[in-house]
Amino acid sequence: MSGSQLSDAQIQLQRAMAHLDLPTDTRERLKYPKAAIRVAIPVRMDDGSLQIFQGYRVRYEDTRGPGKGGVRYHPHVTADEVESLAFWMTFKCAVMDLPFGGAKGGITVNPKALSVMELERLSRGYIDGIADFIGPDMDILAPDVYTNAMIMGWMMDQYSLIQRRISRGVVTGKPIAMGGSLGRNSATAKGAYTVINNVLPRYGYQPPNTTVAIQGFGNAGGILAELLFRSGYRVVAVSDSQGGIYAPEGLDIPSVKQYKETTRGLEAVYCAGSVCQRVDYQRITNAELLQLPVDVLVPAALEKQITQDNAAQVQAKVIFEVANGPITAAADAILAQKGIPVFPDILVNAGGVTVSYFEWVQNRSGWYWSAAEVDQKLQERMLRETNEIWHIAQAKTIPFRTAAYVHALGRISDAIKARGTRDDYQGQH
Ligand SMILES: NC(=O)C1=CN([C@@H]2O[C@H](COP(=O)(O)OP(=O)(O)OC[C@H]3O[C@@H](n4cnc5c(N)ncnc54)[C@H](O)[C@@H]3O)[C@@H](O)[C@H]2O)C=CC1
Ligand SMILES: O=C(O)CCC(=O)C(=O)O
Repeated sequence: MSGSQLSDAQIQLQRAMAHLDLPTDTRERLKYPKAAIRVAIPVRMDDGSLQIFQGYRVRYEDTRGPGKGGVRYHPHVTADEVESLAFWMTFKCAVMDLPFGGAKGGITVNPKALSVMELERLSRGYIDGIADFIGPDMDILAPDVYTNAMIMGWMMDQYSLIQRRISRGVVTGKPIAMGGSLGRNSATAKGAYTVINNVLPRYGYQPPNTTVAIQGFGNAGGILAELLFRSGYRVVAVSDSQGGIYAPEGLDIPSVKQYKETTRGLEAVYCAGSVCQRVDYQRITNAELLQLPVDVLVPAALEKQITQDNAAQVQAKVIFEVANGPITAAADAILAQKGIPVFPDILVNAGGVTVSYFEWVQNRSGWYWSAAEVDQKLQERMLRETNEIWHIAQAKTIPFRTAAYVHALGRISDAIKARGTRDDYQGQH
């Protein structure tokens, strides 16, 4: 892929714009991120040395409401990556009809190399750097790759210290004891599960006969693997950053998870109580996982996994994007030629930000919901927007990704138009 990740992402938008008669104002506003901040974060390391880390926060578009999006800690985080993630958040929030614009943040760091105390100083330092740029009515943070509830708790606490008042609504995905919502931890996976389980029967797939490969075994991919396994799907392959495991007869996902949680290693095991035994399997690379002969492929790790270099080798029958941006624009075209439907990130992984919205609402009202209430509201919204996108795709004979952007663009454009566009001023000076 040549060019930036953001310009590649914008090709997805242009494909949708071709199906809409949009005002020039809307097209122009969506070309560039609205605001971006880059901060150098000084962190006193445990050995007494000082290290400076680069942190970013980008707000792409906020006509529909405050910016919303996660914070990523990863050694490969760049300004371009954060911009494209903020771009996708803009359309994801609109797909789900949440009163938010899109934002994202990140720090270029390998968090696995830091002690817990260093991680806390880094997280608090990040908030010190971006405090004027965020807020419950301006830009609201959340977890993403290699960040979690503990880190969100530090961030909320640091922001509250700076403001000299408790400000729960500035961060979602917090620990429950600090105002987090029940159900946020599993929300991304549950939302994806709802879409997958709703869509697959439309293609004639039923759980016991359906094989699934999942790339990424973290908050999103790991919990989704378990939900699919418990519903009877045959999850035959999973992977983490070190590579994957493949067992054509199916993996016992709760055992694989238990083993990974205790040893950090990904192995095909069957556990009875605390005793785990290896079962037959093949060790595969992440690249091999993407080319397995499975019914369903779920990229749930990072961007740019399926590109023009490997898209032709994909054998899956249906793809659900749980990661943000795992398929490049060129690969999308190849998959479409092969007749492989792709259900896009801005729908499939939107359960996380949807429950983040529920958390923000609960923080602002001070009225906390039961887990069952959160799950039910999440499921209703996921099904409603999945059906809308399905119908747009059928009516216009366009791919599901394009349909999702068409759906989101309608809502964003309405908000932009409501503020007055050039057409309103025609003939007036
Ligand atoms: N956590 C959330 O609420 C949401 C996450 N997402 C997206 O889902 C994806 C995964 O995020 P989380 O599960 O939250 O992160 P996580 O930090 O919980 O897990 C990441 C997983 O990806 C694996 N991984 C890292 N590098 C890899 C590589 N090069 N190849 C294969 N696997 C690799 C890690 O080993 C780990 O299993 C990301 O694209 C994220 O933006 C999207 C919406 C919400
Ligand atoms: O929960 C949120 O606010 C956003 C999660 C996120 O970063 C994402 O959906 O990619």
